[in-house]
Amino acid sequence: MQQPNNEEAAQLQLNQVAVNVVVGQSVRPLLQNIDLTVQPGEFVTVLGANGAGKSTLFNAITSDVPLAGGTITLAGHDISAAKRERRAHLIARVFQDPKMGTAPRMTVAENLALASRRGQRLTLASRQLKAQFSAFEKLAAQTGNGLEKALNKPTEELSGGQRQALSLLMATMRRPELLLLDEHTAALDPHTSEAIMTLTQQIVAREQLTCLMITHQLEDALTYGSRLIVLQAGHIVADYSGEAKAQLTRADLLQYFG
Ligand SMILES: Nc1ncnc2c1ncn2[C@@H]1O[C@H](COP(=O)(O)OP(=O)(O)OP(=O)(O)O)[C@@H](O)[C@H]1O
Repeated sequence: MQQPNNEEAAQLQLNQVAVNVVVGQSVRPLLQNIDLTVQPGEFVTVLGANGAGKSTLFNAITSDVPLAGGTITLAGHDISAAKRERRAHLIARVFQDPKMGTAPRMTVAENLALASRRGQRLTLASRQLKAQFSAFEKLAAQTGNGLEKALNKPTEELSGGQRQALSLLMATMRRPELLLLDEHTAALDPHTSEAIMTLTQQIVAREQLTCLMITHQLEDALTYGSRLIVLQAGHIVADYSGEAKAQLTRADLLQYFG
């Protein structure tokens, strides 16, 4: 029987990806020889000390920094040389800062309406907004933090937790080929952070999303996701999945933060 081709089935494939930065007269490598194959529906937590290259890895995938070498394929498309807008169509990213994901002066409903039309002509006809309102109420109710009662509020009036929940809903309401979570709970208190992680887990599982999540919370890295990778000085130095990830402990992970 023919074996399935791992690379063909992959949702995300990084092949020998390199990113450099020019500092004065010298070229400094930020990412080196990154090979990473992520299958559809895999939820990968990304760990590493400050400056290890985690955000640069995300920036390389989203085309926010140019590649010095290598290729990136997403859902069968070679996106190595794709324009940023093209990648934005395929990839959703939630940042650490709750202010980054939403338009502050626009209401929650208006933000959701725009996200529902990502990649299409952006219009905000009040007729359309009304038609979507009850769907937005239902969507927002799943956050468990009262967002559904704030649909007519500008997002700048929301709490950090509500705003981050909204960012997550907006990032996923049109199913992305890849969801990037960039320390998306780091600015929240422990209770709110846990609630956002529970919501994240529910959405990723329900929509069977392929997801990479940067975190500094070892507990979250152990609890969530089906796979865990560790970056050190621009290299992937560890990759655990299945039983190996299930067996990991805090102490195992701490060794990477010497
Ligand atoms: N535009 C740039 N110019 C110079 N150095 C940069 C640039 N962008 C990133 N770096 C450096 O590259 C290294 C990796 O940065 P990166 O932000 O990817 O790390 P990180 O693992 O996400 O760190 P943190 O956990 O602190 O967010 C760091 O040493 C950083 O200072």
